[in-house]
Amino acid sequence: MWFRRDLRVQDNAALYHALRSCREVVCAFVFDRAILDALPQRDRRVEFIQESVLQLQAALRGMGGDLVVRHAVAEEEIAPLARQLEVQAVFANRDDEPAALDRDAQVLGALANAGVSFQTFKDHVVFERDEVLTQAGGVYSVFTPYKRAWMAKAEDAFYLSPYPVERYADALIPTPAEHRTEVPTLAELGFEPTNLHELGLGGGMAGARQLFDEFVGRIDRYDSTRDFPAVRGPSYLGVHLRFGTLSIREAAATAHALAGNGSRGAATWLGELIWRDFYAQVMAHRPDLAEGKSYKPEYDRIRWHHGKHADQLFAAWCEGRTGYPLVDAGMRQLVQSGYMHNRLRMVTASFLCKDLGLDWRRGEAFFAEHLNDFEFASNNGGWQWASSSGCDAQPYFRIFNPVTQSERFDPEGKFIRRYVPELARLSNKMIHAPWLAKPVELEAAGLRIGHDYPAPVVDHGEARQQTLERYSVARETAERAA
Ligand SMILES: Cc1cc2nc3c(=O)[nH]c(=O)nc-3n(C[C@H](O)[C@H](O)[C@H](O)COP(=O)(O)OP(=O)(O)OC[C@H]3O[C@@H](n4cnc5c(N)ncnc54)[C@H](O)[C@@H]3O)c2cc1C
Repeated sequence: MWFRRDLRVQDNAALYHALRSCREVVCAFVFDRAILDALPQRDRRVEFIQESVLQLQAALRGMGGDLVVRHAVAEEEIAPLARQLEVQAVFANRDDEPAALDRDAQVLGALANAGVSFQTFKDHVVFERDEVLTQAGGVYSVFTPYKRAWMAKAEDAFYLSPYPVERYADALIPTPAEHRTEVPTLAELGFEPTNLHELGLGGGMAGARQLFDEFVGRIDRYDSTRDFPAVRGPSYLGVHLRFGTLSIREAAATAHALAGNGSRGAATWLGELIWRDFYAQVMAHRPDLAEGKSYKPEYDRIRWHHGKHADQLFAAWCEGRTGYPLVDAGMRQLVQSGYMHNRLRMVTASFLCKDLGLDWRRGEAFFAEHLNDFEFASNNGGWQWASSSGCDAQPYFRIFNPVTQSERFDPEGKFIRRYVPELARLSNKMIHAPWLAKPVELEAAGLRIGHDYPAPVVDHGEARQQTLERYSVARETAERAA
């Protein structure tokens, strides 16, 4: 059993199938150099994974098994390891991200040459690939009918039922002595500790359980609280779903049952989990998205800002110094914690492409580098939604106003004060647009615009006009070409 983005024993599809169909099962995990070597020395995700793998190994040992842990290029490691362990088959859960599919194709070939079969299973989503199609057999590109079809299919209790791994745990065997390994420390992996623990983000199955139980206690309020970044409304479970320390089936089954009992919060949360499946199936059918293509090709004609000034605007966005407090607070939250509230992901993404006129792919890459819960499909889907180039995206003429978003979703400026402390003494009214404050108010707040906090890098009204023109030109050119 080769663990990848499924770092748990409970309700693990591939582990269940391995245990059920094989007399003896050895487990393995590879810290993949092909991924890790490109990362900066401090990366919260690596620390999260290391902690999760430690827990996984302890759990498997507690069940009579073990976990062989290697630090190598997975593509080169799995087939030789399979040969050394003299196994007949390798079991793993599917990973449909394009880079992972390439890796698995290589592994499949190498295993086949060694006479070993490679068996993969769905585990990361509730419904994958072609499981939810339109009546005509097409791929859904609009969320609402997709969700309806998803819900109808989920009526079959099988899809949300857990895999009873424990029932077959007898097949787990300890690693043969010559292959027994301990989990490398962060330092041995070439990484340094981050602020993961200060943030209170516990890794592994234990971290997932604690967070999930805490969230279920407040899930009924999810629909009314989820949009306010200063409120503990969302689940913060994205990172656990990303690395499989929480089962998506368990999350969806819990929400499905509570929604069935009338919880509006649970119904809304289930809808978000369905968005995750939706984007995953979009990605599975459009691998070209991973090459940077727009979902709607006409949007690839947009002429984004380039050059020195554009680079300066991009740096201001990344560093949270655009002069728009809610945007800056969101960007600082991302860099300081690896998390960004969903509302702010939408606001900051919209600001990048529709206020700064910068290519959404720059923002997508920045998020990919910093988000603990980075998922290619959801990140790409979110960015293409914001830039209007995606499926079921925000219409191009809908442009978030960063000030009114701030007034609406952080009315008392609580979230802004947490991440942009230089504005803390401004009144609740002025904190959303400090450049409009009277000199006397600024003085009372101890604030000099352009000195303690930047003036807005762009004027929203002007930027809005330019964006409408930029998008119309691209659309017209595409229409003429058609
Ligand atoms: C520009 C942009 C980029 C994004 N990048 C990512 C990403 O890399 N990884 C990621 O998991 N989500 C991404 N999202 C979606 C969403 O913002 C996050 O899933 C959510 O904020 C994670 O926090 P949470 O776990 O507290 O979410 P909750 O609100 O508690 O939602 C529960 C779970 O549902 C799923 N989910 C929620 N909203 C969405 C959505 N719109 N699309 C897909 N899945 C969703 C996630 O798995 C999330 O953990 C992005 C959204 C935007 C607008």
